[in-house]
Amino acid sequence: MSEPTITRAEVRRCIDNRGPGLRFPPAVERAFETYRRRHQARVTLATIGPTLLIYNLFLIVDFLLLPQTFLIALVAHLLVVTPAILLAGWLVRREPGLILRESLTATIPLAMVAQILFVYALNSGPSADQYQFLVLPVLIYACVNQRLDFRFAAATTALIVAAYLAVLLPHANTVATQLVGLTIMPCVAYLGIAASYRMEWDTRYAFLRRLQDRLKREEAELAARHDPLTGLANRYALERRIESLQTGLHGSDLSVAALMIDVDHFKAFNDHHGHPEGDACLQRIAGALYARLRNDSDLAVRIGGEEFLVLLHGAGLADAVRISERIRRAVEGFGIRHAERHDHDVVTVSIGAMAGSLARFRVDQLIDGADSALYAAKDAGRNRVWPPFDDADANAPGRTRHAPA
Ligand SMILES: Nc1nc2c(ncn2[C@@H]2O[C@H](COP(=O)(O)OP(=O)(O)OP(=O)(O)O)[C@@H](O)[C@H]2O)c(=O)[nH]1
Repeated sequence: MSEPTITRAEVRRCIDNRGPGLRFPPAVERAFETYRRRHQARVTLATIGPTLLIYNLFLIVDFLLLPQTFLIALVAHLLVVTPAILLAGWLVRREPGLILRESLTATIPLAMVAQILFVYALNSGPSADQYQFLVLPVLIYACVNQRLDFRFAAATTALIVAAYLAVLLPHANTVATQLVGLTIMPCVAYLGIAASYRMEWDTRYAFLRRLQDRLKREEAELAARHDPLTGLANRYALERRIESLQTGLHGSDLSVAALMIDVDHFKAFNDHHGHPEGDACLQRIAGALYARLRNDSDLAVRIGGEEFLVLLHGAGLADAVRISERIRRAVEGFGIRHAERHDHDVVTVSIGAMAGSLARFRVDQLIDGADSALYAAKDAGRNRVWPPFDDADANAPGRTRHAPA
């Protein structure tokens, strides 16, 4: 399942408005659940060994207090409850959804309590009345160690208390035992639930803080890699991409195309129409470039000023020229008026293309080639792609071509 998209402002609001309530707004709650699903599986895995060890050490209590039912307790421990705990742990490890996961996790203390009350019900006398107190550590384990969702911790506690009282009250040997049970159990239940609530609140708060830090880091990274005016990648991102292509795919058959794009007579446009109009024009051109990217491997970069670069994976020269031509036509088709031009009355771009396999070229060579081709396009009269489509097509089988000097 993909992680839900959350903004930093949403998280900030959750932190600022944090009251005693536990639940977040739906999108943040889903993100929390995604985090908790993994976390809970880890907690269960980490605690299942010690849990089984401590629980089975309870057999010493059986042996000392209720030797007459020790064999029954042994069978219940080793053949019923232990396998049930292992099964629940194995299922939780598979990271099921909230309800199944929490129910399975809650099964562990519930199975233990069922075993303790079952053995208690088989016995009578003062030793049995001491034995039933084993339910108390199990209750604390359910509320504290298991890190159950608070609602499930509360429900599990209610079930344990109800089962405990249902067995204790008719079965206890003395009124004193009944009264002690009636007093201690609700107190321990309250302490357990309060601890569970506090821990869940803290866990959720820590989650919000971590999420906020992560979103901050991601935003900073995004800002470091993107040009703020057009939203395209910047030079820094380009250098990272060149590095990764050079190290990851160097020598491979992958053909990479570089398109160098420059706005024609942009100084005159700026001078006449003003900088804000110039900015808006650059944004529209950036949009046209972005629209031509086919997947995450392709990259559109604002190199600086009114110059852009597009890197296309798996494209030969014929593809590069075809795509360049589409970009050129799209920009011309915007019909952005350019009052200072004599040759054209709208904004146009010139594009130089170069393509080649990484077995023959380094990426910076392809970019240099596209740059040289751009100069050729400018020299040939602007508002054109270099090499011209026919030339590129003639070279298509080899899918590479050296740019003009
Ligand atoms: N509005 C705006 N203008 C910019 C930005 N960055 C650079 N420019 C302008 O882009 C213009 C580039 O002009 P030149 O490099 O002379 O090129 P040109 O006028 O397009 O001429 P040719 O490329 O030869 O067609 C300059 O006027 C810069 O001020 C920007 O972020 N916004």
